[in-house]
Amino acid sequence: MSITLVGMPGSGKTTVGRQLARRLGLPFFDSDHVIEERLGCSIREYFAREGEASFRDVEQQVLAELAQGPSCVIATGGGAVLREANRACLRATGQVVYLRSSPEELYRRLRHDTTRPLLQVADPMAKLRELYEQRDPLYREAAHFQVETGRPSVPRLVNMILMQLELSGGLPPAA
Ligand SMILES: Nc1ncnc2c1ncn2[C@@H]1O[C@H](COP(=O)(O)OP(=O)(O)O)[C@@H](O)[C@H]1O
Ligand SMILES: O=C(O)C1=C[C@@H](OP(=O)(O)O)[C@@H](O)[C@H](O)C1
Ligand SMILES: [Mg+2]
Repeated sequence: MSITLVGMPGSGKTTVGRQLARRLGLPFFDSDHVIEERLGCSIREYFAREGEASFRDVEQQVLAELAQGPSCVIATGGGAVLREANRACLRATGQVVYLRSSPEELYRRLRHDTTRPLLQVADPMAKLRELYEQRDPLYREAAHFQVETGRPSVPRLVNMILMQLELSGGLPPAA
């Protein structure tokens, strides 16, 4: 039984996921970090060298491995929901939480960030809007519930998620 965070780049999956895992006393895995360790290079470098489709294959493999492993908190990459196989596998093995953020909020957080290859374009705001339109329905489909990330601090978001997990009976036995 795992808890998986999905959402747009910059929605806080890595930051919130790490603190959520600490509060639950569970191991934390960020699929992007697992991928980088496996590939021996940054995701940005891999995108540039091998392309997005190849990255998605590695991502699918890593997500399947994490979902099948012992109870943990998983922060996914923003595009994890693009493949139906990922949505199904993450939903089947635990609770999936959608961290929803507006494109404007994401832009404020990421405008100086150079590590996200899909946003290294002339107009990152337009790209965020496009990605949001495409993905918001997929995040909703993948998730058991969603949390609005606009205002709350990270500790407050963790509390909100813990409350929702308790309500849905989705807290792992170890917690
Ligand atoms: N709830 C929040 N409020 C304010 N800033 C946040 C919040 N969650 C994340 N951040 C900041 O936004 C940036 C992106 O967060 P990150 O966890 O890397 O997102 P993701 O893994 O979803 O791409 C980081 O600088 C992080 O500190
Ligand atoms: O949105 C995406 O398609 C991606 C988001 C990234 O993760 P974050 O959501 O943590 O930025 C990372 O997996 C890769 O750059 C692709
Ligand atoms: Mg992340």
